[in-house]
Amino acid sequence: MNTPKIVKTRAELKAAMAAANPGSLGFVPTMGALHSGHASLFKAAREENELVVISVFVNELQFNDANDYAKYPRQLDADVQLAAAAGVDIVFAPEASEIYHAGLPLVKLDSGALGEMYEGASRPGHFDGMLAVVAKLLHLADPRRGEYRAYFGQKDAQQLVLIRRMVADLDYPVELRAVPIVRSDKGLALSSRNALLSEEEKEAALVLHRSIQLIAGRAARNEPLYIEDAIGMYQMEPLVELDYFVVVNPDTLQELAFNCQDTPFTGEGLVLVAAKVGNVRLIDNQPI
Ligand SMILES: Nc1ncnc2c1ncn2[C@@H]1O[C@H](COP(=O)(O)OP(=O)(O)OP(=O)(O)O)[C@@H](O)[C@H]1O
Ligand SMILES: CC(C)(CO)[C@@H](O)C(=O)[O-]
Ligand code: BAL
Repeated sequence: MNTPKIVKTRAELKAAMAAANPGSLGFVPTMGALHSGHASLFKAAREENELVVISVFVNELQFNDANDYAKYPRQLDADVQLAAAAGVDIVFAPEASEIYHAGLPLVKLDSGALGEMYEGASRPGHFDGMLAVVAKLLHLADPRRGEYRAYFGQKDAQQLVLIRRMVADLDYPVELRAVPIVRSDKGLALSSRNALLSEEEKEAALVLHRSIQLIAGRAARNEPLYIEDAIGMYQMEPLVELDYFVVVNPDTLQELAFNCQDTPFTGEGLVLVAAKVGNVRLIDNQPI
């Protein structure tokens, strides 16, 4: 197993990149507390690139809830071990002062109407803060302007759509790769915040996947979706508070008319769900 180089500053990262001088770079930004979902991103990057760089940075700017930020799991030593096993070459683990070296950004990225829907409605400012750090990290990770790919999980579907728009709108010289959701044996989408759930809450959280599966099954059979049946499943789970359950266009995330109608499902869609389990907000989705 290789031992990744851990770099903490921009200068160290730049020097490590210059020393490696790779023909191709795969970059995976994360907030740490790594699990097998992250590992699948690292492995995808490993397969396609000479050098794999990841970042571990809990970006305060994308948290609208101070408690969520304070409680976010942090475990750099374990993260480095997981990164090593997945073949990562460089772990960039900066302090906030290293990222926001000139203070908090005065010039901001605006995630627009898309950033105010779904996750953005429940976490005001989240997507602007997320774009701010992804924009910076994409620059910092690759000072060379060579063959460059960045990897994101399909689990954060709205995030991925916004990053695609930013990369297209601002002409970032990077190819984006989307990696499918990795789940537990029982179907729970892996997430760093799952570590904050009790065993009972983890069982209750399985309703997210179950409810999506109900709708995905109907979609596969071209039946009417009757989304209210999926929403009804949440009433049986006192530990789970549903935020939204919608079927949307996978590219624009606009709600599809199938949501409340008797029409048989045809075409393509994306089921998006978010719910609070205890104090922990979870999201999940599935293309249909
Ligand atoms: N289960 C998963 N399958 C595939 N990709 C994932 C999974 N979990 C996270 N990712 C991806 O890993 C990258 C880093 O995510 P992040 O560090 O926020 O972890 P996370 O598990 O999503 O944590 P949380 O949802 O609690 O913030 C993102 O691109 C995210 O979509
Ligand atoms: C992309 C990201 C690393 C930016 O902080 C974060 O939003 C995440 O982990 O999904
Ligand atoms: N994985 C998305 C990052 C966040 O929840 O802030």
